[in-house]
Amino acid sequence: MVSYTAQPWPPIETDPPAIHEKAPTPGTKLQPHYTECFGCGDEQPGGLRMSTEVADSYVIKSTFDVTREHQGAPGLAHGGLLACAFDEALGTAVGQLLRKPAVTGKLETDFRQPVPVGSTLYIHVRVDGTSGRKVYASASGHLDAEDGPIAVKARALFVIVDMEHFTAHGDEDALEKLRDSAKKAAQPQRWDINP
Ligand SMILES: CCCCCCCC/C=C\CCCCCCCC(=O)SCCNC(=O)CCNC(=O)[C@H](O)C(C)(C)COP(=O)(O)OP(=O)(O)OC[C@H]1O[C@@H](n2cnc3c(N)ncnc32)[C@H](O)[C@@H]1OP(=O)(O)O
Repeated sequence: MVSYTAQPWPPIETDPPAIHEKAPTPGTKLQPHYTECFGCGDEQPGGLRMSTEVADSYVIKSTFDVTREHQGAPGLAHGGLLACAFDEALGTAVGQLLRKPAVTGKLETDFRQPVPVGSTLYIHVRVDGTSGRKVYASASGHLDAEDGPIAVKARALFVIVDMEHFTAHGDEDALEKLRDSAKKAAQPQRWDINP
């Protein structure tokens, strides 16, 4: 039988996350980490265009406005797109607070309430702990208000990678575009790449 409380979280013993000394401070509104990102980019037609800021105690707060383009059932958000929004918010929290490139290894979602078109999901993310290259983070999505009912919960494992992950598997032109925009950005992207 499937249970809401299948496992303790994090599932293994972890160290407290080491917030990087150059991590954006509480109150900072974050720029897209890459303009063509499907989750946060402002040059990605049809992207989710999520916006994110750092809150107190280094909780990351992202918002996702649900539109007709995001439907699964008539008038309701598609679960896969909601998972995408959580992947983005969780990954942003890990990348921005630890200042290390990381990729999603595992993402788990609990859909508790339907999310209607026209609503806004307020996603609060906490980085829970680390163990070597493994980073555990969790999130809750509140419907239509910061303290609205929780419609979706998610937990994820991210794995810290070196830059070769992107250079070996990614697109060199796109990486060059990312480097260019990072140079011009108001929030320069500095990554620690030796985990
Ligand atoms: C100029 C460039 C700048 C870039 C900067 C980026 C930072 C951006 C900052 C902020 C914004 C971010 C916003 C984005 C959000 C969206 C993120 C995504 O959607 S990422 C795309 C989807 N994910 C993938 O494509 C991963 C594909 N998988 C892999 O590449 C590999 O499997 C990888 C890296 C995850 C692990 O491979 P291995 O060979 O490096 O390492 P192994 O030894 O296999 O795993 C390490 C540890 O993790 C555990 N592990 C790995 N995957 C696991 C899993 N699925 N479940 C449980 N454990 C797992 C393993 O058991 C191992 O644990 P033990 O150290 O032995 O204790």
